[in-house]
Amino acid sequence: MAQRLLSPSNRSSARLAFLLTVSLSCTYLCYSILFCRSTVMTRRAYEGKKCQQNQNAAGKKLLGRADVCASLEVRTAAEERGSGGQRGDAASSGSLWVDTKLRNTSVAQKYGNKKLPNALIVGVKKGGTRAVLEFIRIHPDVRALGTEPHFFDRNYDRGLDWYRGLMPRTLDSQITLEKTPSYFVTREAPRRIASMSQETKLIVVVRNPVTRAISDYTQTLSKKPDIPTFEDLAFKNRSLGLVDSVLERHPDRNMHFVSGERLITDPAGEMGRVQDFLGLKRIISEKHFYFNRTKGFPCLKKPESSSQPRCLGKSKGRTHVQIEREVIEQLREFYRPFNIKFYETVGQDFKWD
Ligand SMILES: Nc1ncnc2c1ncn2[C@@H]1O[C@H](COP(=O)(O)OS(=O)(=O)O)[C@@H](OP(=O)(O)O)[C@H]1O
Repeated sequence: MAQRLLSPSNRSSARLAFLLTVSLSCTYLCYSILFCRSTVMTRRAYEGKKCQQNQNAAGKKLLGRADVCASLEVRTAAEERGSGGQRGDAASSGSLWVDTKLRNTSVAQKYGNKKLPNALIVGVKKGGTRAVLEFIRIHPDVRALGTEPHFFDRNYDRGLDWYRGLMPRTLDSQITLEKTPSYFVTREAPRRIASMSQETKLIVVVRNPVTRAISDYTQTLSKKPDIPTFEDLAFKNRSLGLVDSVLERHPDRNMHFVSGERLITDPAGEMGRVQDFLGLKRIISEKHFYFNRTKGFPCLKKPESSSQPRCLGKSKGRTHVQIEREVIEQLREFYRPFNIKFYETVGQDFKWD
């Protein structure tokens, strides 16, 4: 009816307008299909978004996607570290390594598995074991148990499943670590550790035995004020701890000695060697430490659990009880032959004399 009312020239104009509208619509549709998805949302971002959505989905569905999401996150973290390296160790600067650590930790907590530890800090008591644990756990590829599980000494009867259950969730690309200094003085520990795995890497933080003994005595005295005098207790240790028997069972390369003294004067240097030993990329460096004058020790600019600088607790770096000079001299003489034997055994001079 409308067509009949239009003049022939108007009718051809209307047809032209209709054709133009259709062709414009088709062009827009094709453009959207071809380009829109790749420009508005890159594949990575798209996958990431899908992961986020799936995290909210029901448990079973989420398990099915877990490996994809986890590997996506780890790949992204690794890429960031890689590109940081090109920018001159920028991986460890600013917020990048903190972001990577936080991301890896949260991904590990969601998608990781509980694994038996790949590495143990086995001693020595008062050597600086807590410092090594707190320093190494800021590495994005390390997951560490904060408390001491005492598995190879007090809790061995509970079995490996119990031990595994204590561990933090860890991704395949990360290593699991725990510290219990008393393993070093537990006769059965080397055999038990070797029977779990010959591959377990052992870290021993060593310290001048005279200072270590005074530190140990200071701590014990703070808990039990009526213990015998230092002199009565100090001259009883006649062994190299478990170094001999551990070395018998563990290949040399699976044991690393950290100098407790250098850990204080050059934490980045000592931690560099720890990272090498654990097969980790050197990420922890000078940039992660500052010297806290009040504490009198190096502290972390950004520890694992926080973005605020933090020093170790009050029980680390305590003022030692006063021991008579003469007793200290006697103790130095007492330890001298053991020190020499120790240097020979491990092939390193810790310069305690
Ligand atoms: N950065 C930093 N901050 C604080 N303290 C540090 C640090 N690095 C090493 N140390 C030394 O660590 C000593 C405590 O050793 P451990 O952690 O092995 O003690 S424990 O066996 O777990 O109780 C502790 O011994 P004391 O000084 O005798 O308290 C410290 O000397």
